Amino acid sequence: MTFDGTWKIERNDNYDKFMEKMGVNMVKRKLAAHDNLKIFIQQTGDKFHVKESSNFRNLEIDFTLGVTFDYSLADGTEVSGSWTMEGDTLKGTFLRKDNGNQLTTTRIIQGDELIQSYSYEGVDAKRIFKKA
Ligand SMILES: CCCCCCCCCCCCCC(=O)O
Repeated sequence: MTFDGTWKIERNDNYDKFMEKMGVNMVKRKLAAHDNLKIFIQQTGDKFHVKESSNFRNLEIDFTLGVTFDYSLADGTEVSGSWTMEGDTLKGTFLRKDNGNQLTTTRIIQGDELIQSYSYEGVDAKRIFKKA
């Protein structure tokens, strides 16, 4: 389906400021800016299988649209939330387990790019991927 395939990080927009707002320290932010993130996405109906690989870790996760699941960010921050599909946009709403703050994220396809947007406490960022 639309999001299916392997997506390799191409560039970031305001990601450092976003991570800073998330409380990620400078050393980790510098490493995360060049994490070589690759995301493999396979959608079957309302179910998604996602494989994530980066300089930090490799993991696989399954989720169903509208169903809450737990997820650990690469810096160890634990969140809980779900993805929904609105039109052609995947919308994620997650709550941090440590402070209850909300992190929202979207995925859209624009041309040959997958654009993942993030928003946390008023700071927005984007990570832009191209097909690997
Ligand atoms: C400090 C780093 C912030 C990165 C924010 C990532 C937000 C991801 C939200 C949940 C992703 C669930 C799994 C997935 O679909 O890939």
